[in-house]
Amino acid sequence: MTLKVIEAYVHMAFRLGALAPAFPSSVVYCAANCAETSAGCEKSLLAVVQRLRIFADSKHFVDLPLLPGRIPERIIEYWDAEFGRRVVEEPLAGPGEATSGLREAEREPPVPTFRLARVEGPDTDFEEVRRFLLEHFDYAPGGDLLAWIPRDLPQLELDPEPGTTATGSPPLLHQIWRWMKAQDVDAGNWLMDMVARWRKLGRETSPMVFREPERFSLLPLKHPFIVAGGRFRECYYWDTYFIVRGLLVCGMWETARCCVENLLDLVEQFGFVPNGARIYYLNRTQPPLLSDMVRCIAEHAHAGWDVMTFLGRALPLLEREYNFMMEQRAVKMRAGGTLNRYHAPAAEGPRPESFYEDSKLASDCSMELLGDPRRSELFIALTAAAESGWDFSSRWLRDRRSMCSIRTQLIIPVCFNSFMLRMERNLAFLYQWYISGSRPETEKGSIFEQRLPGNEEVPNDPVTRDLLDRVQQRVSTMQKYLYVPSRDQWIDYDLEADTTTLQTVADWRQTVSSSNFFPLWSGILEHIESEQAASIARGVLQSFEESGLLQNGGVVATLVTDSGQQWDYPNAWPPVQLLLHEAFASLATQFSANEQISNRARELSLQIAIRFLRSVYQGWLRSGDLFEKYHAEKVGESGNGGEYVPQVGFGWTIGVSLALLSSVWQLDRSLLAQVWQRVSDEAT
Ligand SMILES: OC[C@H]1O[C@H](O[C@H]2O[C@H](CO)[C@@H](O)[C@H](O)[C@H]2O)[C@H](O)[C@@H](O)[C@@H]1O
Repeated sequence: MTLKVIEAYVHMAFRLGALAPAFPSSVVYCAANCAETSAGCEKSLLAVVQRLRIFADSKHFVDLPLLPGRIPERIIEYWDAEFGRRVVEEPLAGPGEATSGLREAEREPPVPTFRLARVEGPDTDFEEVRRFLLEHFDYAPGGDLLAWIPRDLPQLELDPEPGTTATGSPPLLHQIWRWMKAQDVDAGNWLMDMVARWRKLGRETSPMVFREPERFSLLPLKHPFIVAGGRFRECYYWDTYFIVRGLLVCGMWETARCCVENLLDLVEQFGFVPNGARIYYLNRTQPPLLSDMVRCIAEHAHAGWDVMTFLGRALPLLEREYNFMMEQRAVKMRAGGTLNRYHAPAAEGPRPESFYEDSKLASDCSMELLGDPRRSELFIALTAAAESGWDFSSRWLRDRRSMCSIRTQLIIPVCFNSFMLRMERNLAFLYQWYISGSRPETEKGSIFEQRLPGNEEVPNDPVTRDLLDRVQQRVSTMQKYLYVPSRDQWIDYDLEADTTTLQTVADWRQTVSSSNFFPLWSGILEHIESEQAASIARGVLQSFEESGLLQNGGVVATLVTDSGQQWDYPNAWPPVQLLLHEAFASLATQFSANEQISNRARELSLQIAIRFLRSVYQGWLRSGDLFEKYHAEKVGESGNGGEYVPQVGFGWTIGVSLALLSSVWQLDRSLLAQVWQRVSDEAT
C-alpha cells in the first residue's frame, strides 16, 4: 500500500509538470489521494485523524512534524498494524526528542490542543488514535520554523530625523509617521505597531527540515521570509506580493528580496509556485503575481546592486511559470483565442488541510460513494478554488448558493486573466530591461505603445515582438469574451454555457464582483485605441460608482448580496483594496488629459484607500490587532464566514495598509485625517 501511495504521489508530481522528487512525508500528510481509490484508505492515518476531529482545525495535523527518528513509511506500517490493516514485524524506532524542544518526560498531552467534543467518525477509538499521535508526532505545529528578526526592520522611534541614524528609517515612512503622530498620537502608534509587526511574522526554515525533510510537511526555503499569519504559519504565494509591497514602504528591500528569491527557488524546483510552502499545496498554485514581485525588487534595488544578474536568473524562471500557466491552466476558446482558468487536475481527494470539511461536504452533497465521478470533480473544484485565492466565493458556484454546485474549473475568471495580462506585460518590460541594460520608459514611448493598434512600428527583437503580440492577443480575447458593454464590466465566463455568467445567473447583481474591475489594474485600456478606451473608461467608472461595491469599510469582495462564503459580501479583503485603489489611480494617470475621467478615477481611488484604512485603524484601536479580512459595512469589525476561524496578525493587512498610506500621502495627504477622525467628530 505504502509503495502505491508513493507511486501515486510521483505520478501526481509528474502530472503537474513538476520535476519534484517524491516526498517521503507525503505518505503521512498527503495520503488523501489513496482514500479515493481504495476502500482500505478510508482507514488511513490521515483520513481517521481528520474525520475523528482530533484537532479543532484540520490544518493542525498536517502541519505536525514527526518526532526525530520516525520514518514516514514505518509510521504508516505501524498504523496499519495497530489499526487492523496489516501486520508489521520490525520494532519501532527508539523514542525521539520532540522538535518543540521538550524532553520525553515533559511530554504531557497538552489537552487544549485536542478537540473536546467528538463528532461521529470511523469506528476507531479516539483515545487510541490520540495516543498513537503522541507517540509519533510533535505536540504542536511550528517546530519546523524558527522566529527570524529582519535585520533591516526600521525603528522609527529611535530616529529623530529620517535617514540620520544607524537604524536608517526610509525618509518617506519616517515623514509619514512624524506627521501622523503630530496629527493624532494613536495614529502614529498604529503605524509604528504595523511596522514592528514584521518582527512577529519573520521566519526561517529550521535546519532540521534540511537535515531530515522526511519528518516534515514543510517545503524548506533557503532564505528567511514573512509568513501570512495565524494558522497560516508558512509562506503563501499571493500573500507574499502584498507583504512585499509593505516591506518596500518600510525600506526593507533585503527582506523583500529574500521572500521573492524563495518563490523563484520554488519555480526552479517545481516549475510553478505552489499555493504555500507545504507538500500538501503541491497540487495547485495561486494568483500568479511573481512577475510583479520581481519587478518591484528590480525597481527598488539600491544603486550598485547587480540588477542584471538578478533579471538573468529571474526571467527564465518567470518564463517557466508562464509556460506552466499556458500549458496546464489554459483553455482554447471555441470561437478562437486562449484564456486561463484555475484548475487542479492532480487533486485526487479532499484537500489534506481541509480533509474533514471536504469529506463532509461530499457526504452532505450525497457524493460519498468512492468512484462516483461527481465526487472527484467536487474535490478538483474545491482545490481549484483554493488555487484562485478566493476560497470560497459564489463566483465558483453554479447556483451561486450551494457548495455542492462548485465547478471552479469551468469558469474563466476575470481576475486570473487580468493577472496573466499583467504577467505578459511584465515579461515584455523586464525582458526589454534585460536586453537593453536599462529600465524601459513606462509613459510616452513605452514598449507597449509600439503595439497599439494603428502603430506600425515593430520592435526588432523577436522575443519582445512575441511578448507584445501575446499582450495584444490577451486584450482582444478578454474584450471578446469577458467584456460586457451593456454592463460596462468584465464578467467571468461560463465554459459550460459558453457565455458570460451574466446569462446563467438568476439576478444580474450576482455577477457584480470587485474582480470585474481588475483588468484596469492590468492596464488593459492602454492597449485599446484611445477614443474607444475613453468611452470604456467612462462606462466602467459609472458602473463601479453605481455597483454598490464601495461601502463604508472598503470594497466588498464579490457580491452586493450575501452568499455566506468568505470571499463574498460582506467581507472586504486587503488585496482587493490595493488592486482597485491602484486600478483607478492608474486610470487617472492614463487619462490625465481628460479631466472628467481623471478626476472621477482619482476620487474613487482615494475613497477606496481612505475607507479601508479607516476600518483597519478603527479595528486596531478597538482590538489592538489587524484582521485578515474586514466587514465592509461595519467599520473596524472583522470579516467572517469561511471554513476556519478568522485570523489576525496579518501579513497582507499590514502590507496593504502601508502601501495605501504611502500612496495617499503622495496623492493628497490632507485626506489622511479622515482615517483617524473619531466617530464622535463625524457626528458633529
Ligand atoms: O486552509 C484553507 C485554505 O486556506 C488558505 O486560503 C486562505 O488563506 C490564504 C493565506 O492567507 C490566502 O492566500 C487565501 O486567499 C485564503 O483564502 C489556502 O491558501 C488554501 O489553499 C486553503 O485551502
